[in-house]
Amino acid sequence: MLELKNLTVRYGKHLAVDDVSLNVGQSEIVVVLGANGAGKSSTLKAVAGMVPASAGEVRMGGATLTGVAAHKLTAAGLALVPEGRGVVGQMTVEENLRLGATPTRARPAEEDTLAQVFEIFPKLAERRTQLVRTMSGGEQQMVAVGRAMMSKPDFLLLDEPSLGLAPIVVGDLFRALARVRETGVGLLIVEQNVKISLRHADRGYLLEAGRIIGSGTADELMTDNAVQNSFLGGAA
Ligand SMILES: Nc1ncnc2c1ncn2[C@@H]1O[C@H](COP(=O)(O)OP(=O)(O)OP(=O)(O)O)[C@@H](O)[C@H]1O
Repeated sequence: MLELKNLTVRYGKHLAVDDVSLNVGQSEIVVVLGANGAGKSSTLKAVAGMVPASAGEVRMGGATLTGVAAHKLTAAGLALVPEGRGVVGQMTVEENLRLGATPTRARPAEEDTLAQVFEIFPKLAERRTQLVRTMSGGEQQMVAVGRAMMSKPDFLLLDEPSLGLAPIVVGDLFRALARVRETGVGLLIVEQNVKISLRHADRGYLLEAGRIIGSGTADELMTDNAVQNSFLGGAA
């Protein structure tokens, strides 16, 4: 279980994440929905050790992660797919994927994990020798997810994976994320794309001005008034 307990992030006087508590189980896709500036990225960055939490706690498998450096978190089993993907354009698909296998826990299994990534993303297997900068946005996002998988995470954090992608590509990506879930990984995804993420998530939370204002199963949220009003223009 990945747990955020009363997590708070401040930038100077600005309260970006306000007392957020949520959890993600193994083999579960949990989505945090929120508009621009709601605090989604700040929440993920605090979990990933990229911004300090000013209060609260992050726990994984019962151990406290708060205050642990970002690279140590990867070694502990937490991987982040950042907004903008962070792939290396002048390297091939396979080289990018292998970059993810740096934690000690990942190295002995590198070949098996690579085979698993190619099974989840068959397109990447076809294009293993292609330079990543020549690929589409959706394909690059798949490389970024695959690279995070190479670290053999227990939990995967994804910052707006659908951003800038065509709807059909977003569908492919979320179907692949559902296959990642089948491997036992828990996924925490922050998204503005409500419809597609709720279609594939198990549960979700609504974030507004840094606070959780609602939560439920994906089915419950799909028909929730706050979701309808805030994100879907009131059309049920
Ligand atoms: N480094 C920073 N310094 C100061 N304020 C920041 C910083 N990063 C974010 N903020 C502010 O904190 C709030 C939450 O930002 P955050 O990026 O977490 O939101 P978000 O929901 O991810 O939005 P977006 O979809 O635009 O990335 C916003 O008001 C933003 O302007």
